[in-house]
Order: sequence, then structure tokens, then C-alpha cells
Amino acid sequence: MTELLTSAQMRAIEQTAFDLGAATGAELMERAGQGVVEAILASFPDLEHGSRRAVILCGPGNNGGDGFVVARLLKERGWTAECFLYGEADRLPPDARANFERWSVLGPTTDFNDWRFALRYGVGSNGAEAPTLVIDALFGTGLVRPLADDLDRALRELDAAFPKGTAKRVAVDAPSGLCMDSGRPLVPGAKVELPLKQDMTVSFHRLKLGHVLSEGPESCGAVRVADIGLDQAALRAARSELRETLGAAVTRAIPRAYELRKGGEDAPGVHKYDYGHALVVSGGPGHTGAARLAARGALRIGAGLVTVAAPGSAMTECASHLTAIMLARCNGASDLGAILGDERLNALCLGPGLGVGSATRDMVMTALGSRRCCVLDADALTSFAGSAPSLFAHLHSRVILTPHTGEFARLFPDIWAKLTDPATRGPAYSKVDATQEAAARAGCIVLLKGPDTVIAEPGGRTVISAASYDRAAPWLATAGAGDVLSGMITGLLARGVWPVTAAEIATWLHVEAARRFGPGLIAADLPDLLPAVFREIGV
Ligand SMILES: NC(=O)C1=CN([C@@H]2O[C@H](COP(=O)(O)OP(=O)(O)OC[C@H]3O[C@@H](n4cnc5c(N)ncnc54)[C@H](O)[C@@H]3O)[C@@H](O)[C@H]2O)[C@@H](O)CC1
Ligand SMILES: [K+]
Repeated sequence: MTELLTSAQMRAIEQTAFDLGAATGAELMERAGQGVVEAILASFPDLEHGSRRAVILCGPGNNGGDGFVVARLLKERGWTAECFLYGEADRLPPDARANFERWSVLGPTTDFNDWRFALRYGVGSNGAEAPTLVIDALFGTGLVRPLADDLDRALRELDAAFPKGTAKRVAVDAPSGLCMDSGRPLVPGAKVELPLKQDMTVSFHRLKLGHVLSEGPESCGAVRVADIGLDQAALRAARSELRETLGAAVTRAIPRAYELRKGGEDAPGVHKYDYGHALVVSGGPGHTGAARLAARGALRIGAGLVTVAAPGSAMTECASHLTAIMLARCNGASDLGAILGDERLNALCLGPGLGVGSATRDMVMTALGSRRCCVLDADALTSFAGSAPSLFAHLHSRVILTPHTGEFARLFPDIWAKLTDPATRGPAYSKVDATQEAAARAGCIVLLKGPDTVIAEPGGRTVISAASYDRAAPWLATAGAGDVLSGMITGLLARGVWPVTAAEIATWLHVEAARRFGPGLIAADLPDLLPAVFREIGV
């Protein structure tokens, strides 16, 4: 269950279930509502001992229908519940309409036009009438345009009336206004934040891309996935179109202990050269730290040998810091070419601390000309700002570019603009779209860093390594962490791991190492945390 679905993929799964008679919309809606209520009671058990008052905001589609189910189920448990409908009851889709009617026998639904009035004079005070639970069932996967001004304003008022912490806020499927394909807010004007952030979001069947990308994690609070009884494997087996649709699904990064083992049946190698020889190219004096961090990452992740190639003027500085890592003199592209005459050097890392300019560009060209597996990071990328096509012309499928957002913007300014211009319709252009487009253009693997790291192959696999929710690792935002990541990927490339898999495993381990250390982490700690992580995942 590592896929992250788009709204369209989720709809295709539902539609297939309907077509095959495996479920009805009414059944799914009932299970969705039940899933939300169960998740609320499991996550916030204290709510059952409070005043048990719920406000449920229902939208004009099936997300609103789920809201009416939640209202009914809470009421049946003895809660006081009031629904607010944004839209007209007689225009609700059939299942939502049926649930509106079932609810209407039990309790009130206030029209959106009276919403603010009701909130202010009815349930909006902090007295006995104030809700302890606010359910956002306005929009889910069907959000196609920004929230209307009046709705955005009303939600901001609600945010002020019941500040976070006074009532629990739970979103059905998605916080309303969040594009579930991109995690980007679809809100009026140039605002970048959703009007109402949640304590918890309960989605159905699988997480969607929007839950982990961009603003998703911050807007959703915690996430839970309720099982609504869709047997994806069976549906996929029964329908070839669905197989095709889901074949392109983005997956989440996972650890793969077997790729990391040394020795044993599946990796009988015993000699250091069986695990490759990584080469990290260093900058000059005073700038060697980044390459040394990368080199240590490469060694700790299990490359058989690691060499730092440094200018003659930086050899003493490097030598005074390196022990298990070897050192080679490299005063520029021609020295690098000579070093690469040793065929055993099978994975290269260029960029960390290398300096921006023509010397770096020349070394990158030499590295690419050698057709070795290669990670290009930091200055190796920035050196091609304004001349990206000259880089792209030489890239190949065993190269991994590892830009952070600034470096990405320099290499792919038009793609970056699409990702950062305010989103005006759904599905909005996502970080997945941007990374896939960049990979296709560059003709190599692109790893776009962030708490929502996306790794894409040209026209192929896309993986997200999300450091959010229970895997949040804010301490990774520290100088040099990216250098260590580059080195870790290079080390795995040296070991012969398939490039996109190397990028996936390294980003997963990088986050895991950071989580293991916690507050106070510095980049130099990261490589030395790997052995403990390896033990934990059974390497
Ligand atoms: N399809 C199904 O069988 C199931 C759907 N479920 C729920 O249904 C949701 C999807 O339902 P829908 O496809 O009806 O979509 P939504 O309920 O998310 O919203 C669609 C409606 O909102 C309108 N709309 C979109 N953006 C708007 C905006 N900015 N302002 C005003 N109106 C806007 C659309 O025109 C449409 O009428 C899921 O997120 C989930 O909560 C669940 O009940 C599980 C089963
Ligand atoms: K919602």
C-alpha cells in the first residue's frame, strides 16, 4: 500500500467498483462516514467526555454527503450536531442527497447564507453552546476551482471564532481548498494559506498526493486512512484500463534492506571492490567540508572504497580530516579525466563545495563523458544557471540531479514558475508534475529536495520520500545535510544499486537517520547514524 493516488485514479477505482457491482456509492459513503467517526473517537477519546457538540460543514458534492453521514452517526451516539450546507439541497448528487434527507429527520441544517449569523449568535460563543468538534466536509477530490470569496471569508471567521485548540477540527478526505493532487491551496487571490487548518484529516482507501505534497501536511494536521472496502488488487486484476491507470501511480519511498546487505545468498561479494569505488570531487582550501561529508555518507552506506579528489592546494586540509577515505589530487578537468582512467571508480559525486564557474562546468562535462553513474548537486547545478541546455545535452539515464528548490529554479525557471504561480484551477500543477517534467527535459533522474522530496525518472517511476506526519524530520534543515544525501546516493550507486532505487533508499535512510537523532542534529552526525538504522530495518 505504498501508492499515493491522484483524484482521477481514486475516481477510476471507485468507478470500477461500481461497474463490477463490487460496491455502491451509498455503501462507500456510509463506510466513509463511519471511518471518519471511528478515527475521531480513536484519536480524540476525550471528546466523548465533553459537551459533545459538533458543527458539520457540508459542501455541494459527495464530500458533503459524507458529512451528513458523520452528523447522523454522531447524533446516534448522543451528540448534538448541526449541519451547515454550502449549496442547494435539491442539487446534491443522489447519494449525498439521500444522506441529507436521512439526516434531516434527526437534526437541523442551516443554509450557508445564514452561516455567519448562526455562528455568531448560535454556536459561535465560547459558552455552553460552543462546539467541541468542527467537521469540514465541504470539498474533497472534486475541488476544481478556488474557494469563493464568501466561503473563504466565512471559514476565516470560523477559524477566529473557534481558534485551533478550542474545538477539534477534522477534515473529511481533505481540508477544503486543498488540491488533493498537488497539496496546493486553491483559495481566492494570491493567498497561500488555507482558511482553516485541521487537527486531523481522514481520507479513504489510500492517501492522495495532496496529503503529502507542498502545504498538504501542514493543512491536514494528522492523517488517517479509513478502509472503505475497496479491494484494489481484485479491481485491478479485473480491469485492464485500471491496471494502466494505476501503473503510473506515484509510490512512497520505502527501505529495502536486501539492497543494503553485504554478503549472504543474495549478495555473495566479500571483497571491497565488490561494493564499488565512489569518487567525490572536492572544492579548494576552506571548501572541502561538503565533499568530506558526502564521502563519509558514501562510505557509511556501504561503498567498498571512497576517494575524495581535491585540488593540490587542499590536499593537506583533506588529509588532516580523512582516515578511511582515500585522497587523490585533482586540479581540474584534465586531472579528473586521468583519475577516471581507473575503471574501478564506478560512481561520481560532483557539486558539494565545488565552486560555481567554468572549472566546475568542465569537470562536470568530463564526468558525464565518462558515462559513469553520477550525482550532480549544489555548485555543479548552479554552474549551469543560464546555460542549462548545454548540461542537458550530456546527461544520461545513470545521472541523478539533486537540486534543492533554489537550484531547481535556476535550471528549470519556467517549470518553477508553473509550480509557484498561484493555482487557479484543480488539479493544480504539482511538485510531482514539475519533477517529472524536469526529468523528461534533462533526460536523467531528478530528485527535487524538500520535506516532500520527489524523485522522477524520465517517463518512468516517480517516488515521494515524505518527511512529514509521523516521519517529520525538521532537524534535517541544517547546513550540509544535502551533501550527505548526495554522498549516500553515490555510495549506493557504487554498490550497483539501480539509480532511481539508490535515490529512493538514500532519501528514506537520510530521513530515518535524522529522526533517530532528533533535536540538535548536525549534518556530520548523519552518516554515523546509519549503522543503527540498518540494524533496525534488518540489514
Ligand atoms: N465517489 C464515491 O463514491 C465516494 C466519494 N466519497 C467522497 O466524495 C468526495 C468526492 O465527491 P465529489 O466528486 O462529489 O466532489 P466534492 O464533494 O469534493 O465536490 C464536488 C462539487 O463541488 C463543486 N465545486 C468544486 N470546486 C468548487 C468551488 N471552489 N466552489 C464551489 N463549488 C465547487 C463541484 O462542481 C461539485 O459540485 C470525496 O472527496 C469523498 O469525500 C466518499 O463518500 C467515498 C465514496
Ligand atoms: K473536506
